[in-house]
Amino acid sequence: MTSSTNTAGPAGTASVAGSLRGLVPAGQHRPLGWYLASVAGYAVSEGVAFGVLFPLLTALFDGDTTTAAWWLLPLTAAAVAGWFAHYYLGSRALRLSSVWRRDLYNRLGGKLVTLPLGWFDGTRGGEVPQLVIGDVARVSSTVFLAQALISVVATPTTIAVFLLGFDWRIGLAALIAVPLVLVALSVSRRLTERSEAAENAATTEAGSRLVEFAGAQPTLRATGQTAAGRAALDDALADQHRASRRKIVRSLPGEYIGEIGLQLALTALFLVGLALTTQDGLEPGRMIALVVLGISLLRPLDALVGLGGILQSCAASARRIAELLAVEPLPEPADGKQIGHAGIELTDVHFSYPDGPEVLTGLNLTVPAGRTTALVGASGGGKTTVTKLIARFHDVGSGSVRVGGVDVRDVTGRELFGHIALVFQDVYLLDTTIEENIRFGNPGATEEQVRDAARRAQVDSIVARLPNGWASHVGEGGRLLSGGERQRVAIARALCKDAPIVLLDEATASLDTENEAAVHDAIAELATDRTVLVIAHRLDTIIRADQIAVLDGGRIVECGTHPELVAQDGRYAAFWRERERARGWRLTTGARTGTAGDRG
Ligand SMILES: Nc1ncnc2c1ncn2[C@@H]1O[C@H](COP(=O)(O)OP(=O)(O)OP(=O)(O)O)[C@@H](O)[C@H]1O
Repeated sequence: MTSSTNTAGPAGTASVAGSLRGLVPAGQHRPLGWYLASVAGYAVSEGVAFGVLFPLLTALFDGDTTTAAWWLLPLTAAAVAGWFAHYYLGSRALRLSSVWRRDLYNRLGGKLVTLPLGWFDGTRGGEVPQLVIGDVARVSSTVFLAQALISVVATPTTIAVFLLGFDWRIGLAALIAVPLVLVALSVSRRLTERSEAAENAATTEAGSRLVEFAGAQPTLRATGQTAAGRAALDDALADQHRASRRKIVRSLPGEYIGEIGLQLALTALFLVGLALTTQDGLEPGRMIALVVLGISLLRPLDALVGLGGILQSCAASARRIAELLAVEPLPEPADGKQIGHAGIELTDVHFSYPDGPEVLTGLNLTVPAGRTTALVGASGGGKTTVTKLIARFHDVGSGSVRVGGVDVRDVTGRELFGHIALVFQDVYLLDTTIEENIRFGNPGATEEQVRDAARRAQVDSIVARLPNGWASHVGEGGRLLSGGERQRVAIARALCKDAPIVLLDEATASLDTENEAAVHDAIAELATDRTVLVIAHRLDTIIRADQIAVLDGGRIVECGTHPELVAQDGRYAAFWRERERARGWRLTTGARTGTAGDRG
């Protein structure tokens, strides 16, 4: 949490209010304004009730019980009205906050479907859960926070007006104490927060180490390194223990400074009252009643400082949400062109990720319609980037990507995705049945079509082993299936969609023999009569491709069939010899273990 002193200034408060105001749902400004005005009215009335306390207490000290009883009437009425107002404002706040939360969910949901798909790459996609869970909750809860803030400002202000009216000298003393108490409380909070922040960081670190230690168990046990693996966890736990002790020791002065500041101010107030009583003839009863009012004025300041810090973190959440809502979608033509055929052409494509080096440096590639093109090259060379540019996750820096003879910037997303099926390695399956996951490729598909796609992608054998067959759920992201099985479901989804172009990133994870053969057959099925651009990792897939394109240094440096490229004796031939050597080794191993494979 940011230091509360940041929020103390009017400029800080204005920027916080600005960040939040921009996110108020359309049509809710007026109800919110009314609500805030009602809260302010309620807070002022509470201050007035405190003001009424003065004549009541004075009458009591004077022994005038009849007058005191009369003053008790408005006070009781105010208390009863206060209960109703409290209930009313609480239910208004609940309603406003839930409308706000729903609106933010809708806006974020609407935004997520228009964001360039490239936005979800890398770390920014990981921000979504925090935005949706934490930030939306914080922003919508500012309705309650505003109620608390207005109360701790408006009630003491009203009391101050009464206090000045009753006795300007004590009123002035209380007002002079306000900034001093605020400074003491801010210093106190800053000191406490610093040690709290250090302890939080140490606790988070210890938590991550523990999670890491749990996740690394298979590796640690397989290598007999359990004790060594614990060292980092033990260090983190020791750090956390030290940080906790330090927090206790260091936060004490902070806590005392605030409390002492407040106590000093109250004592000073009392002394001023005492001096006025002894030297200026102020009646003791009046003096005590005035000091009680002074205490009611100064006490809420502690809450004010605390709320400032919370408000700051709400503003940070509001800024994160506003930033996401401000991300521009990739421009789409109002009247998009139609994709003519299933061929793909990339011409002189230059591309770099934001703030990164150039990944593609003038790439030219033609993927003929109805054929399979295998894209090979070193890891990190840009193969996935090529497929993502074809599917327009990002726009090229310069050059062009044409699908079916049309620049992808000149077609609508609907038209483009109507022609393309994606089968990436990090297949994400929805936590529903396999059948529904396949149907996702083509919501209008009949049961017959879904089952046919499943059979062709060898998914029926997965279904056969699941306890509930077709009705089995696959878990969040498909975690109840293996990597190979997930890819088979994704291939079935692509078959069900029946798009003429398939962009496929072959699984690199180790597959068992059955999965390996099944994925292979599924890919072969997918390639029938379709344009397939496959980021190929298996030698089988590479050799069988109609064309192999070798990506190196951000360009296609060789392109041809397997025999042509081997004959060229260039990069591909070297790559091939290397793979053959590896395959020879693996075959030997496989012969021993009975798990021969040809994966690269
Ligand atoms: N979203 C991103 N933001 C920034 N840099 C990225 C992003 N995605 C990829 N890169 C970088 O772009 C380069 C090309 O990555 P790409 O994934 O296209 O390579 P690749 O050939 O498919 O690699 P691999 O075979 O290992 O999957 C790499 O240096 C990578 O770190």
